[in-house]
Amino acid sequence: MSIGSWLTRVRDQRPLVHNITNLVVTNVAANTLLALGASPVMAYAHEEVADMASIAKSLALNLGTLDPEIVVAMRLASTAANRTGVPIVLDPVGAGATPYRTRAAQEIIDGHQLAILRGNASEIGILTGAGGSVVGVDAGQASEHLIDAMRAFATEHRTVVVATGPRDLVTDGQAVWELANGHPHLAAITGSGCSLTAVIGAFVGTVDTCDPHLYAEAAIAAVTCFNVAAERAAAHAAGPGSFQVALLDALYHITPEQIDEAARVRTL
Ligand SMILES: Nc1ncnc2c1ncn2[C@@H]1O[C@H](COP(=O)(O)OP(=O)(O)OP(=O)(O)O)[C@@H](O)[C@H]1O
Ligand SMILES: Cc1ncsc1CCO
Ligand SMILES: [Mg+2]
Repeated sequence: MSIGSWLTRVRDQRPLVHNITNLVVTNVAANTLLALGASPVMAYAHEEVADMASIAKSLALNLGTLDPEIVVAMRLASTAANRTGVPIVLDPVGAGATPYRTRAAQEIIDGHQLAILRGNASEIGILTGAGGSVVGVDAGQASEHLIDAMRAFATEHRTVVVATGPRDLVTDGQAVWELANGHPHLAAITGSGCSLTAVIGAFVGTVDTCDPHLYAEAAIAAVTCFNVAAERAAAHAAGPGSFQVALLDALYHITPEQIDEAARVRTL
């Protein structure tokens, strides 16, 4: 299946993505999913997260503004998602910056079956044991051992690992792909990674068998779709402000053919 045709699947199926995300990006993540053609819901109450995760097509977890209530909400939602076969995408925002965040990410990873772990290269370096540095929630220098560590982690946890940055890496434990689309403006606005995680949730929400290879394909398609849309948005944005708005418009208008034409994906 071509990368672009994954977008057609998303638009046809309009998957419901249950997001437990952070206070900074809630609105932009929801609008990003709508622009793409998916259906967002944000739900946090302990009383309903299990029910919501069970009726969703995917569960997207984001540790950006973590607190103890959210940690419990994520545990309840993840348990329900695993029980009902709903794929989970985890964005370990700021893992490595404080012990609390790192511990919270590790608890989710150890206690549940993830479909996809997506973070910037530093966060992924920390969680896969490759090392790296995290200051606040922004990426520092990526470790040179990152690829090996990602592959080993993906194999051990039967999951797909995505590390983003100027170049993106994706592995299912066997193959490793390098994705080279995107634009520096994405690093100049807050929440591009968080919105991308929600977008990955939409793509993975169209997969109804628990298959790491299909999850990897969905992740590659999601990152490429998002990053090609960003390239198109940047072409007529005056700066980060208008870029953010233009990105929503580009996600709304982009076609599968435009994605396939611009995609820069290679196997390492
Ligand atoms: N310099 C860059 N050039 C091109 N694309 C980039 C660049 N930096 C980041 N991206 C893209 O931006 C998106 C977000 O990646 P990034 O690694 O910045 O996530 P993040 O650090 O989790 O973001 P945030 O925490 O601000 O939400 C990805 O799609 C990535 O490919
Ligand atoms: C700035 C910021 N702080 C916590 S989450 C977040 C959004 C980007 O991850
Ligand atoms: Mg992030």
